Amino acid sequence: MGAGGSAGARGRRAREDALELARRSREAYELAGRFEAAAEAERRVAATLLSLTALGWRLLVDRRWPGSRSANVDMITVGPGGVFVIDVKRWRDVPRVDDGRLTAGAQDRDGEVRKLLAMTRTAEEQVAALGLSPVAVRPLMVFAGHRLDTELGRVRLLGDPDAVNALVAEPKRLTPAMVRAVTAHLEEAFPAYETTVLDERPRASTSSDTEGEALFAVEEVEQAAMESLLHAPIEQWMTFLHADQVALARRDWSGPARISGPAGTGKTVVGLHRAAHLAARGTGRILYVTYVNNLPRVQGQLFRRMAGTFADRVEFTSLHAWAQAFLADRGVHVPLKRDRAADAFSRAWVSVGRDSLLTEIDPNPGYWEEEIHYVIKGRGLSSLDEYRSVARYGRRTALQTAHREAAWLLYEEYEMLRGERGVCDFSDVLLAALAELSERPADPPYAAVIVDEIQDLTLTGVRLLNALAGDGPNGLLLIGDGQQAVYPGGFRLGEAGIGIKGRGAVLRTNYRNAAEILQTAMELVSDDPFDDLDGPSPNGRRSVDLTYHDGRVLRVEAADGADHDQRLVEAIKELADGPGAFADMAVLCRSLKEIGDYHRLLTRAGIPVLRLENYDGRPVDAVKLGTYRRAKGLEFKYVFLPHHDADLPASTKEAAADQERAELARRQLFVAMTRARDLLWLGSVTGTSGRARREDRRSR
Ligand SMILES: Nc1ncnc2c1ncn2[C@@H]1O[C@H](COP(=O)(O)OP(=O)(O)OP(=O)(O)O)[C@@H](O)[C@H]1O
Repeated sequence: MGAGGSAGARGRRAREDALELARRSREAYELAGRFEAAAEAERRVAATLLSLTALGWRLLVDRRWPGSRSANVDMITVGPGGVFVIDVKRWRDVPRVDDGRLTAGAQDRDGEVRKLLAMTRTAEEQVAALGLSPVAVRPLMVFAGHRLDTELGRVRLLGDPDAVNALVAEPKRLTPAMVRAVTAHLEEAFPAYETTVLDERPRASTSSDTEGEALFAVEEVEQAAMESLLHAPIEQWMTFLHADQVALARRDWSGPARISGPAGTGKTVVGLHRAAHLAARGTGRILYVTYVNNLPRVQGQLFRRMAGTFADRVEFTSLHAWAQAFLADRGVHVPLKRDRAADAFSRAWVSVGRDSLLTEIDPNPGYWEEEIHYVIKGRGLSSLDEYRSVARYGRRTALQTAHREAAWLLYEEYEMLRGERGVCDFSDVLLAALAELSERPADPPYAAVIVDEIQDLTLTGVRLLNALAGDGPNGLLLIGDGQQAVYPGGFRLGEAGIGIKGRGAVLRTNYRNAAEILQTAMELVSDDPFDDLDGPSPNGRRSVDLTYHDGRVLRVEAADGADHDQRLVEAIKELADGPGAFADMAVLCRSLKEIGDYHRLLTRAGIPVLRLENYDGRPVDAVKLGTYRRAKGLEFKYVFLPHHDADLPASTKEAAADQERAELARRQLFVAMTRARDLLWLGSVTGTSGRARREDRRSR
């Protein structure tokens, strides 16, 4: 249930708010009259905004603009909906927004927009020290005597009768304590003029020339109050960040930059705020890219709630979806057919792989398919000579020259069979997009490219994004964590021609996981080395600060599969203690086959299920179900991992390829575990059937 309770209660509350505002508006009008030199227009606007004090808003009037000798800021209002820097306009001509320009009576008024934006930036800088993100600070022009509600970039343009409705309708961002703290800070930063005395204590109302004339329509305000109550509450991180996070989101970088840090340390949060900051500063488009397909939908949804004003300026997409759309736009036909490409690989394996020396290293064709996609094509290698000497970052199994030659033969066979079928794989899409982009740059270019989960990209993918963003100031931001790599790629940024010297930042405070959950997850990978774009890390032990909150790890050791599944269903039902309770749960599995099994199991048990591929971040009262890989970047209050240990090897004395596979399996499990905020349910089968199942898996 959203803020505000039932529909009836919300309606009552909206009505009460509207009536209280109307009552206050009379007093406010009197009060605003004492504002020196108050022209009627300013008085009405001040009165309108002052009445909002009834709903927890504060108003600063006629303040000095720090850094300027004589300029003033008409008003700043701070309330549950955020901070608004206000310029009041008394224009006879009707203000118009046409083609991104503000005009009145055929006169260009863009200079005034620029000035208001500059004042807003000053306010942003001031409150950044408190951790308030720029997304909560907005420029607002109020036009006395006109009716208007529109936007010009990030500037909101409102007629004075529309101002109250618009502010009341804003989703709730700041608590009363935050409103007090931010107001106190701004009062100091934007000092009052000596001559301005505005006592905010309401006085008993006296007769006035506006007797009987309402400053706004009660019904409209009631409607606006209702709108605000219907918005999903704005989460704290969408408005307030740690001061280090705000600094990163606002930093000026002279070239490509990188943000890293262990799981749950707010990397994506900074990336989203950075996108909003860049959108506020410029007019160009911003591309926010990840590797996983459904994550862009979730991130786009979060961004719309956080900084809706810029939603149409930031494109959220997966790398492959972007590359396919780009090629289609350029008229380049790349027939992506995964199944037919996979079939070509199977045949290539049968003809030149399965009886070759590759099986000495790993008899599993999957290993070699990955070698082709992540190493050979993933790095855009074009000759055996290159492949002979290339460093295979991210792959721990050493290959002798003879093995490399055999792998290259397999690659050539695969390419021939794929070509015969006239189909392409994912790597071809990226290679074609890179070639196309090298011929002709993107038009219009992106002002900035932000890449999340960079550790999962191949070198070709990163080269593509670098070509798209260029190496100009604030152009390319790479966000990621090598410890969470769930694909066997690997590269150094230098290989992609990207230099980030002096432009790297590491986040260290985990905001997501309860301590016990994070500890359990960290223990799993603490001995595993990992590769982190600018160099290897000898083990997985990392220093992380915790923001302690309650939570637990629940280990369930079942006698057999049926017992295990029954206990899973019971645990889910036990936690589902009210409407909407399923929305915060996720069951994450190791394979698509397991997903099918658990979909059936949960549905039969009467538990609503939503597959992660259909999830866009909006609350749905259903348990989310997906693979570990699909859960990347997401988080849930309760996470259930059935048969979580079935892929983990019992012994550490394994061949190199097995060790590599085991490390990857641990990293994937680590990612799944760190999706849990409050409860991590770890299911395993310890009876003979469980062991048999594990052994069976290992022998495959
Ligand atoms: N300043 C903050 N205050 C409160 N909560 C925060 C803050 N920053 C981040 N969070 C919370 O931490 C969670 C994790 O953040 P985020 O998803 O950005 O981390 P991440 O480093 O990208 O994680 P991962 O690498 O595991 O995907 C967010 O969903 C948010 O709830």
